[in-house]
Amino acid sequence: MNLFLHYVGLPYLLSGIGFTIAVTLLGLAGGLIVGLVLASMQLSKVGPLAAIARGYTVIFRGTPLILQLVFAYDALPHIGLKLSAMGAAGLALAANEGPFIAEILRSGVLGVERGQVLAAQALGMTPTVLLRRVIAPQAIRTMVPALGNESVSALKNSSLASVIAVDELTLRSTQLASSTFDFFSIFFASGLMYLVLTGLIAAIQLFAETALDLDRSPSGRFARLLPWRRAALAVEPSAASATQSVGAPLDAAPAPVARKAHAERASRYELLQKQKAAVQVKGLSKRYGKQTVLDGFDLTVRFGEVIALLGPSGSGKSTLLRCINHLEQWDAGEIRIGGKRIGFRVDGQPMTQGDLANERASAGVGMVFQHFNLFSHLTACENIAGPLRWVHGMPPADAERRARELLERVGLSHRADALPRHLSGGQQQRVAIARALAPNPRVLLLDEPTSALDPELVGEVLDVIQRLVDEGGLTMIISTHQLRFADQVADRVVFMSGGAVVEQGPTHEVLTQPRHPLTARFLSVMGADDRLEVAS
Ligand SMILES: Nc1ncnc2c1ncn2[C@@H]1O[C@H](COP(=O)(O)OP(=O)(O)OP(=O)(O)O)[C@@H](O)[C@H]1O
Repeated sequence: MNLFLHYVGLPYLLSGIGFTIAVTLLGLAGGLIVGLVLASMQLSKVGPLAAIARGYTVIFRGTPLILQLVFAYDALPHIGLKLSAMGAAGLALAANEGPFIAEILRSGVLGVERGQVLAAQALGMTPTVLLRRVIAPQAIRTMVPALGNESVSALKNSSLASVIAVDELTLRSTQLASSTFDFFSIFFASGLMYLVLTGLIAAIQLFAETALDLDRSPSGRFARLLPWRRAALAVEPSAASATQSVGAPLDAAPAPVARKAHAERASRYELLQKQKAAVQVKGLSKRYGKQTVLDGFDLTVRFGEVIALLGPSGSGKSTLLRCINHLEQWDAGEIRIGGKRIGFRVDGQPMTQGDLANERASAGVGMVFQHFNLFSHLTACENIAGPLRWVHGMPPADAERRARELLERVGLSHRADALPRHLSGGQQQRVAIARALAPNPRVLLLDEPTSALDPELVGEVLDVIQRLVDEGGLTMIISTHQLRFADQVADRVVFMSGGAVVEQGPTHEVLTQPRHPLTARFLSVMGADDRLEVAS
């Protein structure tokens, strides 16, 4: 025991720890750089880059570290690269750690829901903003345990540097043991030192996990250093609501909106047809592999018009809406928003992703998704205020005021600081609607906004949409299976089948007296007769 305590405090061994830490840090820092490069190459859509990264991964993950160390120390001098033992150890460890860290980074990035990426793009985020504000914060949180694990593994692997004479803890223990023959006490002491070091890594990991835990209060100095954390809110809710007149909360008093008389709606329909075109889709064709999803699709939507897009599952409704917002490339045809061809430069060439994002932000098209696609690391308020700041450059206090104003409009001011996972589906969709409305879009695309909801939650979302329709002024294209709702809110029904418009016309007329057999069959399957008041 005395000998063990003697070795634990022996400066010769203790200073070996310094070399162990130095090799580990070199390996991890270098590995992080190599990993970032490899992960970016694999995530890029450039085939040769991904193939090179995969080749590197196969080689460096598939050969023992000890061989890589010997190679770095003994073989590189033959090509004129002479490194110190420490340099060679750091290089070999970095080269070896790189592929493992790349896989951790890749799994973190790929783990972020695709829907959130789509929502961020629809909000006009550039790839850089998307990476910094949506992907990185969520990926980093999920990567911490795996990175902690990798750090422990790198620390233990650093002991192999002893084979190229790096004066680290294992080499010193071996040297000491071969001169004293007191193997047990020395290796027990050095084992304890490794345990303390790995324990330290575990403590750092625990601290990072706690600091990034979204369910904890965002207060504290460390939290403030993280730009992606839920920010402590700058303006008190009462102050915000006191300074703004926001109209009646939507679900505080869900007054039923009276259905307009059919005659009145018919004259509104006529009037709308004289308005300028808000959205023009001409000859749009879109294929996924061999499947043609949109087949020469034509549609003109007038300013202020509300369109209900109906059609059987798989008829291409969601694809059409994604194309209108240029979230999807198409094969032929043209889409214009407010007369402007979005996504193409003046010379007709497609824009870069960054330019396209900026154009999306300025085109005034908002989008609401079937699965809400809220950013899961941000509160309801931040989901709305964040994009206003990052995309539209709105000052934080104004963005937050606007977010709270919109949350009040959708009846959710009391849930402003809740994370999406603490909200019901209906509440999440109402936040998503508020988020889409925040930059004051002229056109709002709603992709089956209620189909992912439990039946008892559908009403609250439809109420919000109906209120928006009643307020007027917004051009809306709503893909929906809710026939009664479509009948109440839409000026025109567009019935799609096989990627083309089969029938369109004034809503009540199409829903109650369909002319095309496909429309009639669809309406019959959907139980339209039971749900709608038959035209007199
Ligand atoms: N990313 C994709 N890759 C391959 N096929 C796709 C993709 N997205 C959609 N599709 C296919 O395109 C067709 C149309 O899909 P879309 O989601 O647009 O239809 P939809 O009318 O909105 O259906 P639903 O009412 O069920 O949502 C479907 O057959 C679907 O499988």
